Amino acid sequence: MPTSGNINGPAKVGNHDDEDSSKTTVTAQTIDELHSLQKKRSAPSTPKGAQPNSAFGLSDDERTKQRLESISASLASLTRESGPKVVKGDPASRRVGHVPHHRPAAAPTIAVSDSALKFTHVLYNLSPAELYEQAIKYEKGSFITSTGALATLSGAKTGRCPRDKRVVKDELTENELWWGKGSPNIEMDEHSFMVNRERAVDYLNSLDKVFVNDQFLNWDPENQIKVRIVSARAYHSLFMHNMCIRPTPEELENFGTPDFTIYNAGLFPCNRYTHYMTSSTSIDLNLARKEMVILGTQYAGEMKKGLFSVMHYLMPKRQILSLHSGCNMGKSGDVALFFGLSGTGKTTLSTDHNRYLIGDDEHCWSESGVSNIEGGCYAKCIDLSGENEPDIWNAIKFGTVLENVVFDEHFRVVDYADKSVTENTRAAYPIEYIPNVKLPCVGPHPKNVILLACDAFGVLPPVSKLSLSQTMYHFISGYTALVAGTEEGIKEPQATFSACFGAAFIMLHPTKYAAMLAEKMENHGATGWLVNTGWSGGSYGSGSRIKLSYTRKIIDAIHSGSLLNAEYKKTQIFGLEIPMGVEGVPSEILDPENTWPDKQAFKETLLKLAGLFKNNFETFTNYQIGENNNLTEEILAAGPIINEA
Ligand SMILES: Nc1ncnc2c1ncn2[C@@H]1O[C@H](COP(=O)(O)OP(=O)(O)O)[C@@H](O)[C@H]1O
Ligand SMILES: C=C(OP(=O)(O)O)C(=O)O
Ligand SMILES: [Ca+2]
Ligand SMILES: [Mn+2]
Repeated sequence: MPTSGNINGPAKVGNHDDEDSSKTTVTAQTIDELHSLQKKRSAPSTPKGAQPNSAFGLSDDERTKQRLESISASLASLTRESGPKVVKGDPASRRVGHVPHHRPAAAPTIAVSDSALKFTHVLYNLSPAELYEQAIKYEKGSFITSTGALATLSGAKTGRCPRDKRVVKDELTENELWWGKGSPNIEMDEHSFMVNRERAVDYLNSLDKVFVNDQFLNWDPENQIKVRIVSARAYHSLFMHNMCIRPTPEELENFGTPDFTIYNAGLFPCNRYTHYMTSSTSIDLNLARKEMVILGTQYAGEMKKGLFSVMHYLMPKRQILSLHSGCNMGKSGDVALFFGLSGTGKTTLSTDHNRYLIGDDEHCWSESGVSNIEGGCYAKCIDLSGENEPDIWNAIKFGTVLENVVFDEHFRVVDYADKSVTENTRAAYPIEYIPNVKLPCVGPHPKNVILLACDAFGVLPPVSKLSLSQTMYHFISGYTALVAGTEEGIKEPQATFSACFGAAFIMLHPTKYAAMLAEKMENHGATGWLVNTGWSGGSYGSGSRIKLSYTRKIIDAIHSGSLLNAEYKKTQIFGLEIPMGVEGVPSEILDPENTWPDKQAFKETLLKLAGLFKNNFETFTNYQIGENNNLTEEILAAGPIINEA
């Protein structure tokens, strides 16, 4: 420990026992005074030049005033008085940033409700330490774990609620977005949105304090989006602090008006009498207003995935492909994308000690390459171990939000095997907690596109090399076995098809994204791979999950290029090219048929899965993918072929 640490400020504590006693006693006269010495004022956030005011000619006071006005406008009721009176700082602290409660210069002329008379305190872009204190003081179920993470509970909802997502259908979105069968966009009208918005805003304004985060999305500076998150819990604020890109103090000073705002009133339910509401939970997206409202769920993942939906709308408009994928880069600059539904391994496999992490979940692919949308990772932590996943394990430290985990009550050691609260336990940490992160989180065009499927049937090979049309077929199919927990109500793995490996988040028709992916892969010569991170030796229940160490070896061989030049054979029905050998992986598991004791059962299960693929793809047979029909026909032919014989 350095001895220079001097928490008492000017009241120096001596280093030597024989020192004069006047130097070892504090100069403070009272306990309050002593405590007031503990906290130094933060240094000015932006180094100022000779000019006391910035280039824009705003003083600090003016800037603070503008920011409060902007937040007040964000929180304004649209049916009554204008914005609430917002004040900076914690209502519990008399010292920090508490402006005097002066009377308004003129009495408001429009109808004033009691809510207009109270102040809403705004806790603006607090630091992780400040958010820890808020959470521990005021939010039941918040604790510091033995490694310094903030453990917290998300309440009754421990996963996303896709059935409760609503999107405003107006003249514009009616034609632009994907609606109807298979689409995640369940409609609501503008009026019902406003009813929910008002409910959320009123709830937030009824509180003594709200948290406001102003942050960025997308590491590509030309396509960055400014987001504001208004929430009621320190947990939500810290989660978004970790998950979005954190502005520098300088960027924060010049933040201005956000491009998109989330009102997270998740502690408060929606009103079931409101049109379009089918439960007490509602996650509502209004693209015209650039707003999202959350009622009746505190699961923090709704915020990050809600913003992802917004990016799935905004980016394709700029000819940029938004991707539900992890992404990393080798030492030689080779980039790989990892597509897959929840629980298939995007986070686990993109976090690779031998490669640079670009991001674990949400990316953009533009003319200039790939960029991460987020500033953090959101890892599943069920059965997490330091041996299997050292980088994620070590990222669970001070600043990290640990959702719904169980820990020892005295030592606060987390038991990652405990599913008492949920199977979907999670850790949200800033991306720089991973040691070999690529900062800024951007990279060149991908070389490998890896489609991850966690096949609970156990019939897909651990790895196959795909043609472009096969890649597109499997991308549009988006097959996996949904692993328990990330969505409400799923208790055991179950076959799922989710277009573009993220149907819950896409906003346009899947063929739009597919056509863009095909074009980009072709232009940049990327190779497609299908990797089964699921079962082997039988279906879920009789077989077992493919060892993570084997999957890692397979991924290593893809990255190194050695698998591209391996010897291959073609499987029946799915027509997949499977390698004869992969270094470090027992060859007999590469053909799943070998691992099944009952060959007849294997064949039947394979046919069953092929049938499910065919059924699912029927919806897409009427759509053209891309400019010419050749691609569409090739893709249709790239699926499983079931012979009647
Ligand atoms: N062979 C495997 N490949 C990848 N992940 C595996 C494998 N076996 C078990 N797992 C576990 O499956 C989970 C994958 O989850 P995660 O990487 O968070 O998925 P995603 O980011 O796609 O939602 C992790 O808990 C990981 O430890
Ligand atoms: C947060 C999520 O992401 P994933 O499970 O893909 O990591 C989710 O799907 O809710
Ligand atoms: Ca993940
Ligand atoms: Mn994800």
